[in-house]
Amino acid sequence: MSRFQALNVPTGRRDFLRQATTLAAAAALPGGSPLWADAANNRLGVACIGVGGMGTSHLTWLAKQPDLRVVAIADVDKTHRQAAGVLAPDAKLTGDFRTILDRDDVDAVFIATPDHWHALTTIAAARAGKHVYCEKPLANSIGEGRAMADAVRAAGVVLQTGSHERSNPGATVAKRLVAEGKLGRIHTVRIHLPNSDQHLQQVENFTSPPPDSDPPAKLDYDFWLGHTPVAPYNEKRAHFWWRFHSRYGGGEMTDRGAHVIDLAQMILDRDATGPTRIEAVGSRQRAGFYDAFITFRFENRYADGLRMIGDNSGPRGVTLIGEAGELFVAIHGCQLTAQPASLLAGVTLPRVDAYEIHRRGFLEGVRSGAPVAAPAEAGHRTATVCHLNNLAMQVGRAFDWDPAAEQSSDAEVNALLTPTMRAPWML
Ligand SMILES: NC(=O)C1=CN([C@@H]2O[C@H](COP(=O)(O)OP(=O)(O)OC[C@H]3O[C@@H](n4cnc5c(N)ncnc54)[C@H](OP(=O)(O)O)[C@@H]3O)[C@@H](O)[C@H]2O)C=CC1
Ligand SMILES: O=C1CO[C@H](CO)[C@@H](O)[C@@H]1O
Repeated sequence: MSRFQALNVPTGRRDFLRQATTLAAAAALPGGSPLWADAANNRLGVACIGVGGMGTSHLTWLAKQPDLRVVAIADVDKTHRQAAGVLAPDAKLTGDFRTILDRDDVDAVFIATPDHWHALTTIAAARAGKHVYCEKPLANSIGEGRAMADAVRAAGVVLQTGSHERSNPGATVAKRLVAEGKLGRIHTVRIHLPNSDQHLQQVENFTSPPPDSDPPAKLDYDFWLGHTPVAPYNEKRAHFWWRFHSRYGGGEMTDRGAHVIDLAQMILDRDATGPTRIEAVGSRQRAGFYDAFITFRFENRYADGLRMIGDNSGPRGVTLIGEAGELFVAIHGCQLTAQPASLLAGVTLPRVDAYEIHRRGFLEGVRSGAPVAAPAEAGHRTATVCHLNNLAMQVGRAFDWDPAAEQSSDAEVNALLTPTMRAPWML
């Protein structure tokens, strides 16, 4: 069976699953009876797709939760699959995520593949009626993000983007202070994405890549490449380092931009929209092996005049600058600093595990239909800002952007919004 065929769940089953999903949300209301697979034991059936670094973190947590069962795990890398199987011994292990989506005991999937796989896995899962927790950045391109948000809406499933910083109390407090007008009118937001971390320094100062080689026998490398062009295997192209190759990720702009820009979008109520003017300049790594932008400076303007200015200065986080004060929200953890400090009088932030709150928020959304912190549209809009800045650097000029039509004034940019996919994969 071709991969394309397998991605299309027959319409009849899709309709049934969509109805079932909608009913599940309704039936989970007080007095109703839920419709998830293991309803008798009140346990959700969960599957993990991609169990490398972040996927293992999700799985470790999921495997300890009494109200769910990890029933399946998909990873193209047998080494990772096997290690994951130790954490969830009852889970069925597979190299092909599509076989998970056929299973009736899977209610929800946690996707933590490299970014170039987020769209195809999410869309296939949504069409199969599965709820989706998908890691940030939601999509690896603007076109993929739009297709994901549309597929999730059409299927009536819940999607939580893995922008867990939103689930920190500091983010909620920042949003409240802004909404109450404590900072006055916010005219500027500064995005700080320093490149001082060890892995970023390694990328920046890389001189000679290891030679290409045959892929390890335990890795289905063609599946790993998925819809992207055929490229020789190199250990610094896959396994974590993919985020600095533009076919698979977007560099720090999308990697941690998807946290910091996300906080700005959330706090300033931009979850359904984006900037209208994009300017960005940057430089790539000297040796040329990694093609993501390493240093950058950008300025985005929103329709109401708000300026979002970003660069590699630290510490990592977002500064909201208003006529009556400034508020800095640091990631990771959303600690707050204000000028004047009195803006934070009476504010105490509890220590929390934001990952846990974010995952729980998703599971609650599945069970009760309650809104999640980072729904598909919000995840897509944040990723869009990141991608627009990368695109401005790529084409080497500023352009206008229409956030409603999701089109640019620049024809070259429009041509780059969605990647051409290698057959048989397609959106
Ligand atoms: N919210 C957060 O704080 C964090 C989020 N992330 C996000 O999580 C995602 C994963 O990142 P990270 O864990 O660092 O990456 P890794 O490369 O460590 O893990 C990705 C895993 O997915 C596997 N994989 C690749 N393609 C497929 C496929 N089609 N189906 C199933 N498995 C596949 C990889 O195999 P192989 O190992 O052979 O490449 C690997 O096991 C990214 O989107 C990243 O942005 C990451 C870190 C923290
Ligand atoms: O927050 C995070 C920690 O660092 C990782 C590697 O850059 C990111 O992918 C992740 O989002």
